[in-house]
Amino acid sequence: MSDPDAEPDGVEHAANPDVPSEAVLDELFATIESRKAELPEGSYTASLFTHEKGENAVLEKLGEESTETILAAKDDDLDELTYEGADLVYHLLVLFAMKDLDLDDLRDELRDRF
Ligand SMILES: N=c1c2ncn([C@@H]3O[C@H](COP(=O)(O)OP(=O)(O)OP(=O)(O)O)[C@@H](O)[C@H]3O)c2ncn1[C@@H]1O[C@H](COP(=O)(O)O)[C@@H](O)[C@H]1O
Repeated sequence: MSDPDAEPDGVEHAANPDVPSEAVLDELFATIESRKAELPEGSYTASLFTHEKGENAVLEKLGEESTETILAAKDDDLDELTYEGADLVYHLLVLFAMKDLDLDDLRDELRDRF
């Protein structure tokens, strides 16, 4: 999604060919931050920020997606591994936004390990 302020449809999200691959994570994180600020109706991301379980909602999803990622790897199902890995990264970024961390924190930590 190129416009973080675009109305969520809550169901489908068309792929946006205007976003270069190297900008995908930044674009996704900007969308997550926008959902956190605006809390629009119909947004799955917004629902994680307002969930009655609090942060446990996204923590539970991270647990589920981690398990699904591991099972896909054990099955050598590369399409499923890619799909579940994307779910895992998305929920990790929601957790980062929830904790007021951002992609630069992640990049800095990874770069410090070079
Ligand atoms: N990248 C994602 C993304 N990845 C996963 N999900 C949601 O995370 C949930 C995962 O739950 P489940 O694992 O139960 O669902 P599932 O993957 O269908 O089922 P499984 O086979 O994995 O069990 C689903 O509701 C997915 O829609 C995401 N929801 C949103 N985004 C991004 O966030 C943007 C804003 O979305 P909204 O907040 O909904 O407007 C979207 O345009 C996307 O770019």
